[in-house]
Amino acid sequence: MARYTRIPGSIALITLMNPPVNALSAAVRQGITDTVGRAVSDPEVKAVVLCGENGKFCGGADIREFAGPMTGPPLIPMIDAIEAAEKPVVAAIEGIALGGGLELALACHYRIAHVKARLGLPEVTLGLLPGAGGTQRLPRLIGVPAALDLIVTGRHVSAQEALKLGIVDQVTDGNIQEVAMEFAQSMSATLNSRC
Ligand SMILES: CC(C)(COP(=O)(O)OP(=O)(O)OC[C@H]1O[C@@H](n2cnc3c(N)ncnc32)[C@H](O)[C@@H]1OP(=O)(O)O)[C@@H](O)C(=O)NCCC(=O)NCCSC(=O)C[C@@H](O)CCCCCCCCCCCCC(=O)O
Repeated sequence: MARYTRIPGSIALITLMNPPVNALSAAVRQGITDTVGRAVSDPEVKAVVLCGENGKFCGGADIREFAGPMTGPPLIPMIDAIEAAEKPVVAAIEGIALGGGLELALACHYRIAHVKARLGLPEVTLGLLPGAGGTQRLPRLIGVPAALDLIVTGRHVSAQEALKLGIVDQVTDGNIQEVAMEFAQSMSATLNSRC
C-alpha cells in the first residue's frame, strides 16, 4: 500500500507502507502507481515526495513474493513513470534504500538521505542482477567504475559515501520528510520561475 497526503504548499507526500521494510509487493506497486498518477494529474500539486513508513525507505523487491506468480503492476513501468513525471519527485531516504528500493529512488529526480541511511544494490547476494533500471541509472549518475563496484559487490554505502559518490543530492540529520518537502518546494519554485 501507499498513503497519499496532500501537504499545504502544493506538495503530495507518498508513503510506502509494507512492514517490515516497505518492500515493493504487488499492493505497494499498485499504491505507488495510483498515487503518483493522482499527484501528476492534480494541477494543485507542484512536487512530490516519496518516503517509507517507520523509518525505512524501501528494502527492494518483496522477497516473500519470489516463490509465487507475478501479480500486480510490473515494477519497471511503475519506476519509469516516476522518472517521466513532469513534476519534481524527491526520494526521502531514511533507514534503507536497497535493491529495487534504490532503483526506485534512482528514478526520482532528486534524493535526500538521512545521515544514518544505507543504500545499495545487494541483488548479487541473492544471485540476481538489479532488474529495475539500476544497472542503467546508477552508472549514468556516478560513472561506470563506481557503479560496477556497488553492483558486483552488493555492498551497502552510508549516506555520506552516497553523497560523495553523487548518488544523493543532500544528507540531513533532521526530519527527512520535512527536509525533503522543503527541498521539493524550492525545486518546484525554481523550475516554475524558469518556465
Ligand atoms: C533490510 C535489511 C538490511 C534489514 O536487516 P536487519 O538486520 O535490520 O533485519 P532482518 O534482516 O532480520 O530483516 C527484518 C525483516 O525484514 C524482512 N525483509 C528484509 N528485506 C526484505 C525484502 N526485500 N522483502 C521482504 N521482506 C524483507 C526480513 O525477512 C525480516 O523479516 P522477519 O519476518 O524475519 O522479521 C536486511 O533484511 C536485508 O539486507 N534484506 C535484503 C534486502 C535485499 O536483498 N533487497 C533486494 C531484493 S531483490 C530486488 O530488489 C530486485 C530488484 O532489482 C528488482 C528486480 C525487478 C525484476 C523485474 C524483472 C522483470 C523482468 C522483465 C523481463 C522482461 C524481458 C523482456 O523485456 O522481454
